[in-house]
Amino acid sequence: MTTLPARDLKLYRFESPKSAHVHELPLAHKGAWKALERHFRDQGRRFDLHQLFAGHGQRGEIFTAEGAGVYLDYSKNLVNAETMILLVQLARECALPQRIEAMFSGEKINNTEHRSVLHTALRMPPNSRLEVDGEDLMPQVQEVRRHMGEFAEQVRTGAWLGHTGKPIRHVVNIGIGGSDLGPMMAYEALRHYSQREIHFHFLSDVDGAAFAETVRELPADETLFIVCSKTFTTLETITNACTARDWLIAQLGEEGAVARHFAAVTTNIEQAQKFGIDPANMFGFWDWVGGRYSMTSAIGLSTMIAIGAAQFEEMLSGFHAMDEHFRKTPLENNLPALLGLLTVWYTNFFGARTQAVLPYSQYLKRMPSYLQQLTMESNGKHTTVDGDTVAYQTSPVYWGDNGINGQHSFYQLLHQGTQIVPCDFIGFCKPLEQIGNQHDLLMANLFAQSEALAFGKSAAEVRLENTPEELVPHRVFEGNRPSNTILIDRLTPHSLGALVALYEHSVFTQGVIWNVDSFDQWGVELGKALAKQTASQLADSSLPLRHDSSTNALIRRYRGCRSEDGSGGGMAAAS
Ligand SMILES: O=P(O)(O)OC[C@H]1O[C@H](O)[C@H](O)[C@@H](O)[C@@H]1O
Repeated sequence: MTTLPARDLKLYRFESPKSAHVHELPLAHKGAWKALERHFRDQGRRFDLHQLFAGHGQRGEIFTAEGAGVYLDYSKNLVNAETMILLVQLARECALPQRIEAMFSGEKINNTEHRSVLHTALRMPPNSRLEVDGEDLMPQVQEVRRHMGEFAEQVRTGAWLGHTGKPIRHVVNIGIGGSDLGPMMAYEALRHYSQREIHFHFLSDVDGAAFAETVRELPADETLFIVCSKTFTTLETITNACTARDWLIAQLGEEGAVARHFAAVTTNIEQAQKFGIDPANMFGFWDWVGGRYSMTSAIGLSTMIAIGAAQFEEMLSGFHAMDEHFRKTPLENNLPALLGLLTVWYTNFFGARTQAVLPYSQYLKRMPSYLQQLTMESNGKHTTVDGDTVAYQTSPVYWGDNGINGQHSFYQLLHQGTQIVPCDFIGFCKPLEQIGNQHDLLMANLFAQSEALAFGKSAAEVRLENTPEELVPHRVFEGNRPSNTILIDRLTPHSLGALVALYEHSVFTQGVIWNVDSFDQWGVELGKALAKQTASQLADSSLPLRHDSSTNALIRRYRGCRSEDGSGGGMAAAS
């Protein structure tokens, strides 16, 4: 990163934080924040990528960072050297380095749940130690990993036999949220490396159609269900698991079949045992692993069955490489910190409300859904860790899709719409499938899109193409639309791990700046509680309705429809 002359830095007064736990001052009162406000007002809001590039011949090489096999080009952002210095200074004033250390060393930084946040421990190499409260956590981590490896190997080699003596050909992961999105994304991403004789299915929705469609063609005696639930109380997962158990028993004619066809991954061993899962097929994890940060825990069992223990270890080593980069690299060159700070810059100064993630890889098609939970469940908060209402925007809406498909649908808005949408382009230099020049075509599109967004096409250029005058305004591209490009050698288990950890720590960086607890999710509770109450009212139409007039009318209408088709349980009369 380029440096700002020391004399310019004297214009700003910065405070050093005394504590790693709390913001000493509200965000808006911090020196770097105020400096950023001035900087935005005086320069930032008028930044022009044409001029920024013209003013610095090497910008495309200098505004870059590299680590853990990931190359980040952030030169096509609306920033100059001063912006980056101020953002990094803001991170220091918000105690980011201390907060990073607090997380890695197991301090209870998830303060609303009084928990440590140690998903990084799950990726530590064998033989490492991590003492928290006087206990080395690594032996238990290693033991679960060993058990997973043993089980996965048996299933992969066909040594694990189902109730009728047949090997497993279908694995159904039953889980939702973090117990679904991580394993599903990883399976899709690493399909190239997967055991093709086994087919993987992901069942999350409580809609009966999801279950019916999943099992429609499954041979029960060759199917393994992995029930993934951190709490083992999640309504959707437990409902689907019960339905799957009933289906299996009906298909195979014996309750004893459950032991050979069900495994569980949970922190709630007691509940899983009550459900009837054989303790030998249970894989534990710990309350210091958040659901959306759990794909490297036993929640990754389906991933391990798909790619094998050795490649799973490679994925962990990719995560670990990015963890180490985040922990040890100065913020100026620290990929997750830079990515997170750029999001803060657009969210809080340019007023961006969304952030697009655009992978140019068929294998990464589930990455945007995965990142939606990771980012928005972590930082979609309106209360600071101290319980105050925030006075600034927090997480933008993350969204996205396979980039090349997006070009033929929503990119119109990215190029000519009326709002700023910072984009992350993700691409790989080497293809996994070498078919003609298709990979070059794919990547040419990625490079072309970020260039077009940044530099656009002026009216003069449009006219040079003999465009009829009335069409000129329609064919102008304003440009000046910011993006990052994340370029990686090849999609491998290792690079996938590094990429996911990059986003995990970018989210952490944002949470530290916004001073929110990125590891709780109280915002999902109210809907769950209301649904429970409403479910009883749908099951028993004699129960009185005490909702608002809209909800009451909707429920009455629903009860009416259900009693008409005779399918409603207890739908005798609408109350
Ligand atoms: O793994 P489970 O305990 O079943 O939780 C599954 C998911 O549901 C919850 O409602 C949370 O919003 C998610 O963070 C969690 O990943």
